[in-house]
Amino acid sequence: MLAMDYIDHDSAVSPSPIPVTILTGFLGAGKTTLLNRILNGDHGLKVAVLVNDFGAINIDAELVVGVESNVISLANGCICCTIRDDLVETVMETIRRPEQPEYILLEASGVAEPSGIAMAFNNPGLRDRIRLDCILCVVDGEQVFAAPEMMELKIFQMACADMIILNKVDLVGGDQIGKIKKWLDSRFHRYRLIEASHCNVPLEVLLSVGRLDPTQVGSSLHELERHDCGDPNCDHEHKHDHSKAFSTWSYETDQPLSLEALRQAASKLAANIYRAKGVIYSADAPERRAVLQVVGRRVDISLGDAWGKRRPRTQIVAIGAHGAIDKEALHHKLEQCLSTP
Ligand SMILES: Nc1nc2c(ncn2[C@@H]2O[C@H](COP(=O)(O)OP(=O)(O)OP(=O)(O)O)[C@@H](O)[C@H]2O)c(=O)[nH]1
Repeated sequence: MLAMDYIDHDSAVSPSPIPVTILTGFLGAGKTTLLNRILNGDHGLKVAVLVNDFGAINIDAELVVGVESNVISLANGCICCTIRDDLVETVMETIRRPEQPEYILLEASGVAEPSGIAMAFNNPGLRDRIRLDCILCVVDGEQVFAAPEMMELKIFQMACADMIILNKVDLVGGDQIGKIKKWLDSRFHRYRLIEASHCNVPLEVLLSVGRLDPTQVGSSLHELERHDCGDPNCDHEHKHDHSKAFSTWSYETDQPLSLEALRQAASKLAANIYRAKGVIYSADAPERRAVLQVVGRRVDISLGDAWGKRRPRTQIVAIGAHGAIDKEALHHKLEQCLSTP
């Protein structure tokens, strides 16, 4: 599913290729946080935003704030593999619009490989119309070494990046930051890194960072691809179908939930559920949207804006290792969070 939002700024049709920035990074690293920071920043650009979520419900589209929403839905899937053609088509539609954007921001799902996305932009119909400006990879300073079975994907995301944003430094000490930098030094010959909390990075640093050639992304991965990633089904060009590597599960209800019961349930999720997030209709504050965020073992529930004209409704997605989500057990767990009058 892709979502598109526009910031209302003066429109000016530009004949030059439109710069595209790709936000990548593993599940829960802080991509939507960064997206919101850019969107609400003072840059005066007319920005089109494409959001790809991996689950059946696009929670990220719900969590993009402060801009008028104009949502375009695409098939549920991962833009670097299963719905790459849909991505190309959506970008084409976007740049053909009379209100042409001056900048395109693409938030990839946390399981996507940016090289696959960059290759999509090498499409003959797009090559002259857009310019891949930079790939920003958000890394969760607290969770980077968690889920070691996902390390290959995390490394690929970092390897493609023009800049790494080492995020959530507020949650870790200097020792962990030093350990991460040492680990990066041992893997990458050259990389640009900026430390941040809540992706608080100056806009001038984020926009127009570089000027990437999509064809170069593949070659920058050449060294990495020579290493065996350990996946027996891997063709070593990393053209996985991510729907075969990850499972998603979603839950929806119109009945209000108890936030405390939800917090308890979320804190006991199985270790192979890497990420869960959702908007919650709660009995505690029925007039406002609550937002559930689970990254690894960290659970956060916060109250958001009023439902307004939207129908109060809980929508939750979870993403985990392929075949490892016990869907019935999860459903049962959440049903137990329903508030009883
Ligand atoms: N403490 C702390 N929390 C953060 C920071 N950055 C983001 N978060 C929180 O981490 C959670 C996940 O952030 P998101 O921005 O949704 O992460 P994401 O990468 O978009 O997640 P997916 O799209 O699901 O892959 C949210 O609860 C954020 O508020 C940070 O620097 N410090």
